[in-house]
Amino acid sequence: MAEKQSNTLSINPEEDIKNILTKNHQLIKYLIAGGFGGICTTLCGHPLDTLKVRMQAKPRKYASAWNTLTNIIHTEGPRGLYKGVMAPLLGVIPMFGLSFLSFGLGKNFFTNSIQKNDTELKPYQIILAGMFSGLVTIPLSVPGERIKCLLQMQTGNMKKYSGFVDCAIKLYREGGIKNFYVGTCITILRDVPAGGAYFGAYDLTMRYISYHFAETMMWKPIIAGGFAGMANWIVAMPADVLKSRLQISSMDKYPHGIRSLLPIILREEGARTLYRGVIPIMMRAIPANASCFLGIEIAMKFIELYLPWF
Ligand SMILES: CC(=O)O[C@H](CC(=O)[O-])C[N+](C)(C)C
Repeated sequence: MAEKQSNTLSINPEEDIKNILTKNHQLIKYLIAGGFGGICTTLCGHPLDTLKVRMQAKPRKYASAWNTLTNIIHTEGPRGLYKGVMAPLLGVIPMFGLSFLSFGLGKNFFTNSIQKNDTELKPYQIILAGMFSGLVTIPLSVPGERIKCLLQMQTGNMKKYSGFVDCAIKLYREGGIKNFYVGTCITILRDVPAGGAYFGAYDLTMRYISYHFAETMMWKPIIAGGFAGMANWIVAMPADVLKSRLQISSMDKYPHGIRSLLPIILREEGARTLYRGVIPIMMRAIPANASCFLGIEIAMKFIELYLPWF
């Protein structure tokens, strides 16, 4: 993540070509390592994501994180916690790959020609690059989240969807492509600021740890990844609650999206609902993103050692 990259424009064309190739190789590394980081995130974080979605969507039935966990294990067995995991697992590779790739692109975009490497970037440039990444991933994240939320909410024997593909087919039959994009605005409101917080928190924590401790510490990405996850969700939570409610509903339930849903939530449940599920979210976000960034740093090192042509 904190690799050196050259952004200077030289008067030597050969050096310019070398710089462009270095940057492109760096982006490919981000793509591959980001995909691997996404797999680590999902395997580590999905059970707690299931708790979160249930608590957000059915607050009366699932009153606390512990109550939700024991309820799922008693009625559905431990596998219930991995319900809907295929959708995020299939989606997470391109999704996180694209997220980290577009973060790399955003850094190039928001960097001026004098800055030569990541450590010279100002925090606001990292935050802008993170926000850019949050926007670029929207076309992939909205349908993935829609399917994931619908599958996670299925309980009992009468299941409408047998799995990821079945859910996608039924959504398409019921409402066409538009049906996959229920909750697009609220996902933008969630992911753009959250992307800035996520990458900003990672970078600042890494800088702080690198400044105060030895350079080679393996636990650096674990700590910084945990902080990134927390920052992401502190910013994302209110929008995430609205997103979950919209995405488990049929297309016509909230015809004006957030504008239809938000007043109902505030009137019937109060503003506190917008931070419902914060405990399982944080319990998931810290280990999931710690493992994500550890996976990314390992993948980066692996690529450098064994695939040197990248
Ligand atoms: C919504 C989401 O997937 O957030 C990611 C962190 C997490 O806890 O899964 C961050 N990011 C989308 C930037 C990879």
